[in-house]
Amino acid sequence: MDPKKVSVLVTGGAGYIGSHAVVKLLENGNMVVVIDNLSNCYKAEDQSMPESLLRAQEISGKKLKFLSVDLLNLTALESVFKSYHFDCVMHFAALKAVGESCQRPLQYYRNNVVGTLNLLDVMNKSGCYSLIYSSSATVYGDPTSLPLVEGSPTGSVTNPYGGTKHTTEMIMSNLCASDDRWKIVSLRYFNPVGAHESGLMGEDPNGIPNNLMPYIAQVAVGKLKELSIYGNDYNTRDGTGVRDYIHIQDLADGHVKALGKIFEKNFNGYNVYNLGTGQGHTVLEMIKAFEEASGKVIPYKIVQRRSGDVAECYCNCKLANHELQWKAKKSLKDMCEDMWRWQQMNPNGYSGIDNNQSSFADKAKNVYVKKGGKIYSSGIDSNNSFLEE
Ligand SMILES: NC(=O)c1ccc[n+]([C@@H]2O[C@H](COP(=O)([O-])OP(=O)(O)OC[C@H]3O[C@@H](n4cnc5c(N)ncnc54)[C@H](O)[C@@H]3O)[C@@H](O)[C@H]2O)c1
Ligand SMILES: CC(=O)N[C@H]1[C@@H](OP(=O)(O)OP(=O)(O)OC[C@H]2O[C@@H](n3ccc(=O)[nH]c3=O)[C@H](O)[C@@H]2O)O[C@H](CO)[C@H](O)[C@@H]1O
Repeated sequence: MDPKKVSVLVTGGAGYIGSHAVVKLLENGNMVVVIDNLSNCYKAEDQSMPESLLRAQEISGKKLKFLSVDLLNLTALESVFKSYHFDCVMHFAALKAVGESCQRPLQYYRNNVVGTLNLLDVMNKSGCYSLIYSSSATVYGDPTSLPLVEGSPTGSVTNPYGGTKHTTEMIMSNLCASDDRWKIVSLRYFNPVGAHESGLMGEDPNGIPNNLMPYIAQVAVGKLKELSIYGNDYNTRDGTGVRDYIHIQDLADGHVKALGKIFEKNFNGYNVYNLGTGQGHTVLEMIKAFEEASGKVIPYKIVQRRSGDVAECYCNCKLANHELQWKAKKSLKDMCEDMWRWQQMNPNGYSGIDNNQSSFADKAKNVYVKKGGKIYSSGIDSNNSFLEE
């Protein structure tokens, strides 16, 4: 089957990673249906779909179908599969905040594990056996050796969120072993950052960000006062935590490559790939890179280690390089510049358009569309004015 012709159900497609993958799928020519329960994305009351997806349509010039469905609602999920035929599912929907998962483990296991079980059940009943899954470097727990390869030990996770990702991986692996019609790719993402280069799409965390890069971006734009660095006494080159940051656009490309792989004739069973750059960067290095990209100073203070954090985490992604013909192409500079463009144009995320606080986003939209999808200069100048040629 031609991977460009397959119809794809995208769960959680209104979120950060899913929405960027949706753009790539639409650009690839795929028919896309998105389901999302709107628990972590913005939708204006008078709009037919979340703002991220409206922008995905504008960027790609293609249409998608959106349905407000919760994976925990089995009846609603069944009716989606009765209404549409899917060749493949990309499963992004999950709760993902590590700290919150320690406070609400049952909610995390129910949403991420029961939600996935429901999805697999309904797929089974409707005869759709191909799935691309959003897994995480978190399944490796505290690494015993680096870089992490797909065969490195998993399961000694450091938090319940990691437990949900490891459990769902096990379920999928067991399922593939039980029935050879199933074809599943688990993509273990390292640390996705950055934004679509148009400045129209990016990460829009609810409330105060948990993750490093959105936090830094909000300090740079003046929404937050200073960054707290969680520990500078790790056994790393400058004492701060090391992670493998990967540009969201490279990550989204990895999904299109995985789709191609899953529809190869000889593909079968459960397959896992690390998606990262293979390079680790410390927190202090990330601050410096963002300062260079934005021209802003990021004030910070050192505080205690965050519980559940590991010192270092980066991967060997040669398996994805060889088997998916995929390689991360974008640099740390690209990650920071794209993220800064998104943050400046959308200081209040996707909801800014509601209260007129983000006229940049509307302008950017017009320019981007008018220019046929070409990136428009660097977006914003030092006076916070939109750059027009
Ligand atoms: N962002 C990261 O750092 C990271 C790293 C590794 C893996 N992942 C995984 O990638 C996936 C996507 O992450 P993201 O960063 O885009 O998160 P996100 O919160 O931006 O997107 C997830 C989307 O799923 C939806 N959702 C959640 N539970 C749902 C349910 N029960 N039914 C329907 N929709 C539901 C949310 O409303 C949201 O729009 C998740 O599975 C996450 O665990 C993320
Ligand atoms: C190793 C690991 O499990 N990684 C997972 C974890 O990301 P991480 O916990 O690795 O991502 P993060 O962005 O929260 O933290 C990155 C680095 O920045 C540090 N930091 C972060 C925020 C801050 O305000 N100050 C600060 O110093 C943190 O201690 C770490 O060293 O969760 C993500 C989802 O959310 C993904 O699932 C990742 O795969």
